[in-house]
Amino acid sequence: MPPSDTDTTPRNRDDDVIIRAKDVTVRFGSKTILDGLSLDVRRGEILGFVGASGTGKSVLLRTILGLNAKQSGTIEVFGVDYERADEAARLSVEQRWGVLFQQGALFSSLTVLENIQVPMREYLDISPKLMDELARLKIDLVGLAADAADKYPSELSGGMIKRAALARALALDPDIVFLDEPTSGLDPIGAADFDELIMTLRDTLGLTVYMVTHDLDSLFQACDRIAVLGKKKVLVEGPLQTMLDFEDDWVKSYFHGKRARYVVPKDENPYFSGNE
Ligand SMILES: Nc1ncnc2c1ncn2[C@@H]1O[C@H](COP(=O)(O)OP(=O)(O)OP(=O)(O)O)[C@@H](O)[C@H]1O
Repeated sequence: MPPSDTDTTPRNRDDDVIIRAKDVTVRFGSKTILDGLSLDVRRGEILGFVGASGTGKSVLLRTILGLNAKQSGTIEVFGVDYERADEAARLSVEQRWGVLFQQGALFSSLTVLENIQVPMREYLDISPKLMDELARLKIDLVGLAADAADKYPSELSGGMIKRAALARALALDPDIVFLDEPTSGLDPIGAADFDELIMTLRDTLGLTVYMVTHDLDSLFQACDRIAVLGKKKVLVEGPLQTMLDFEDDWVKSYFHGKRARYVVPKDENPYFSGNE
């Protein structure tokens, strides 16, 4: 679909594409999870990736990160086919992405500062003093108070843990971060604050964000584009309006359903009775 005048996301030129998945098929035994899936992620966008539970969102994320094998298809990240790349090319790709997994975000025996330094120790050859300074900058970047540096995860609230985990994902100044349900477990205000933070990072750092989410507020407020996983492939991708217009039972019930009633414009939501 050609970009419309109201589409403010980057144009789909090849050099704007950070991740290109083509015809990806992933099977576990006889069970096919992804079947010929294709998806582009563009530089500087927040892409929301949705789909019913158990459809393969995490499998795709893990496949992009090289943690799951695929049976066919290609995935290029920064133009590199990670699966086929040599060690040096892989290392350079790994330094350009950051990941915030849904579970096990932080090491409980390390302070926030030490957690953020884990990827630095693995990939950078810099002095402890510089590492401390860089980690404190990340703490500030994600909106945590300076004294969070010496706290352990058990001393932090859920929202602070997400921010600390994001700080760790940003440790190497990546071009893209992968977030697996970043607002799950947060109260609505904490979730909205986190969305704000992501948008600020996109705007100030030019960060690209790939966000697996079930959070309708995030999809409506923070995402530049949305991709829906269904029938083992990307069923539809595009800005919010494309989702609202798309003819498919699951997509319709998701984006126009009762839970969407507060975020979909009233005249586009059948659940508004007119008295609300
Ligand atoms: N390593 C694996 N071996 C076998 N089956 C797997 C493996 N990883 C995932 N699966 C299966 O793949 C399917 C998709 O799982 P996945 O975790 O990607 O779903 P999801 O869309 O992320 O779900 P949710 O929204 O609930 O997190 C599930 O049926 C799951 O059991």
